[in-house]
Amino acid sequence: MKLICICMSALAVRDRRRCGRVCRERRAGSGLSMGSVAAPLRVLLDMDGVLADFEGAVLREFRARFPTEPCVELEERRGFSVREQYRSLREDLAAKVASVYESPGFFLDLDPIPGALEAVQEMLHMQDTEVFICTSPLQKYEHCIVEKYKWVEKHLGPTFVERIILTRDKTVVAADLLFDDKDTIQGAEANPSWEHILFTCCHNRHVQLPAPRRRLRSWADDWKAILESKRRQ
Ligand SMILES: Nc1ncnc2c1ncn2[C@H]1C[C@H](O)[C@@H](COP(=O)(O)O)O1
Ligand SMILES: [Mg+2]
Repeated sequence: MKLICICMSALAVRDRRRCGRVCRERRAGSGLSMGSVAAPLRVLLDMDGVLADFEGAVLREFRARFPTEPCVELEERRGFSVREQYRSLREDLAAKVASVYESPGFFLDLDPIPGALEAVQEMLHMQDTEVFICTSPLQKYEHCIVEKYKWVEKHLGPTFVERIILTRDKTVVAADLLFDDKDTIQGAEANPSWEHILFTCCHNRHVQLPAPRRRLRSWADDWKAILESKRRQ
């Protein structure tokens, strides 16, 4: 019996794409029938570039540590990888900029993105809504992983730590929405269950999104409308 339950819940996660939508249609339409369960809207929030200001800190720390070296202003940032853009300035700058974000204390000291903490708390308390942080650790993970946990505890509280999903592959996580600043998110699952909402960051503001892809320009933008539109789908 226990085995059946485990298999059923695994299937429920795997089939969220089909089942979640059906459940929401029921809720929006004639109401829930006895015994049916409405799937809450599950939202994944990326950390760097969405909740925590990775790019601002890279530039500030790079300047402080290498004051005589050329750097990339935030207005000049293009492409997700800050390391590759510094490499294009000069080969050895790639390692220098990486040394900035691989240093102890870097991730813990990131400033919150304006409005992010307030939006997360508000989202957390919305009815029929599940919020998780879905973030990828650096390959050099020594400081990054523990500091991401500490950052969440410091800024969102100890219970939010339970909501951290740490993965190098976000495509295998089942959800309805993923807010993320990386313009292209790929992995083992070719058709992730979530809709990727591109969160505007200095490196992606020039990216032209093909229809029907959507953006959130900042936390002052209408994130609630995106959640509600997804609920109605
Ligand atoms: N813009 C970036 N350039 C290089 N590395 C980055 C950038 N933004 C985030 N990172 C690092 C920090 C994280 O450990 C991983 C993945 O970040 P995520 O925001 O989960 O995609 O890469
Ligand atoms: Mg990010």
